[in-house]
Amino acid sequence: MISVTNAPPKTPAKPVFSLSQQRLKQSGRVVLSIDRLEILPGEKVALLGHSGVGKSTLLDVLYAQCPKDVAWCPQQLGLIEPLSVYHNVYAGRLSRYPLWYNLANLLRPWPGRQHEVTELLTPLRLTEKLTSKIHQLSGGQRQRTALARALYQQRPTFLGDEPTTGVDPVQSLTLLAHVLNAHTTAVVALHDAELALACCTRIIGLKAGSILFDKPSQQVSSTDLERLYQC
Ligand SMILES: Nc1ncnc2c1ncn2[C@@H]1O[C@H](COP(=O)(O)OP(=O)(O)OP(=O)(O)O)[C@@H](O)[C@H]1O
Repeated sequence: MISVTNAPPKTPAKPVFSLSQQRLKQSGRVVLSIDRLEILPGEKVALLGHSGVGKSTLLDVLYAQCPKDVAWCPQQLGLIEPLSVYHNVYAGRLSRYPLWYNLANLLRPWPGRQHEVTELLTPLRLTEKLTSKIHQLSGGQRQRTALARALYQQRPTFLGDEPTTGVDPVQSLTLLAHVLNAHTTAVVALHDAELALACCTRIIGLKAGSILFDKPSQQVSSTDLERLYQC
């Protein structure tokens, strides 16, 4: 005889981000209208769509919902040009330490922190650039420095605006997978649909001011992508 125990009712996970009936604006103009959008813990979401459709605008709104939980990698990387890669990555944790500790680190890196940053830079293939200044880096190296700074924050959620721009296609795949694996939940704006399908669990296609489709990656068809990018 099979014994059946009543499983406790599953409580649905609380969304990490939630939007309802929102009109996202830039300079007073509605860029995106979103009836409902929820991002659940564990989801790795890609935002796809033409340039100017509103991907960055949406990421900004999501970031504003819980900035303290988010490792944020914006399109303008926000790196400090005269400082080294080490100091830029360390900047990801400035708020964790007192001012005196941060100032002392600026003059002479704390060995423990330097060790942590060096380890973090290894999979990003940036170790040899630890002491290089930002203005001495290539575009792809700058991008990877910004990703290292986000990773160093050790936050549960990652938001990235074209986080692998400037990185070659093979490295982009490894790099994005690495960043997504390091966070429980992630939303990334991408221009490379193939990369999105390879790395993300859910794809949101934005077109003409609204969501054209929102599906698990496995269900996204070539027709969906053609409709998305058709002018
Ligand atoms: N600061 C701003 N002031 C006024 N309009 C803006 C501003 N930032 C963006 N916009 C406009 O809002 C719309 C959406 O821009 P957004 O940057 O969100 O698009 P995107 O999909 O991220 O583009 P891309 O793929 O080129 O980065 C665009 O029409 C853009 O011109």
